[in-house]
Amino acid sequence: MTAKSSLLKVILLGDGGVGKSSLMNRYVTNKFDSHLFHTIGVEFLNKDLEVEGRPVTMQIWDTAGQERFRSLRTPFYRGSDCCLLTFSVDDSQSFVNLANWKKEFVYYADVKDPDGFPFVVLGNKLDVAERQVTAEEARRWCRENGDHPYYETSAKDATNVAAAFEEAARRVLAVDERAEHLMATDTVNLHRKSRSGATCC
Ligand SMILES: Nc1nc2c(ncn2[C@@H]2O[C@H](COP(=O)(O)OP(=O)(O)OP(=O)(O)O)[C@@H](O)[C@H]2O)c(=O)[nH]1
Repeated sequence: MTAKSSLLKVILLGDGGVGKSSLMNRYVTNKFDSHLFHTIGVEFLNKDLEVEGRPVTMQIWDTAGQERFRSLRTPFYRGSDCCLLTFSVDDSQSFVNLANWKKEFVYYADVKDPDGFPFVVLGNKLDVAERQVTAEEARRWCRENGDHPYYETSAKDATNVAAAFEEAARRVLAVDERAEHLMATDTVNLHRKSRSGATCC
């Protein structure tokens, strides 16, 4: 008998043109197109993978980064298990805007505990010669804004793309396990209280 696959919803956010669609296409189809059109609204693709021996279906949602499409993308944030905050290492404004993307996600996804939510940060276009954001600056931002994992990727030459998505899946499963552990602990505590009668009447 095969184990049931968990469905994880992972959403890509970031400025228009940073490479969100290219990252999704590289990961799911292993292809790169240098003439992609801007996304309008949202699109998604599924990818089956295994995380620490568990079968997982990752539903990857690619959103439109351009401001004019805000109202078309935000209704799709709810229910996300992980958010990939994406910028391009050759575009400092896209890095500065990470804070706004995080805020927009937390608001529209109605995240109750932003500190416990799994965000992963991706600095894409690692292959370009002229960087505007250093790895150190990006790591510092991640450290100071919730200790998010940071991956430098290139959708063009496939550097670190699978590693970044796999980290997203691992983070989601780790949060699930913590929640299951807390539920189990609560059950034990309640049981103990009622048996001792310490909290009764
Ligand atoms: N050199 C380089 N170019 C890339 C990379 N990833 C994407 N691009 C190019 O950057 C441009 C924008 O890529 P998209 O994937 O459409 O960007 P997006 O973030 O989905 O853009 P929106 O749909 O407007 O939000 C395209 O011309 C891609 O070919 C990369 O890793 N390296």
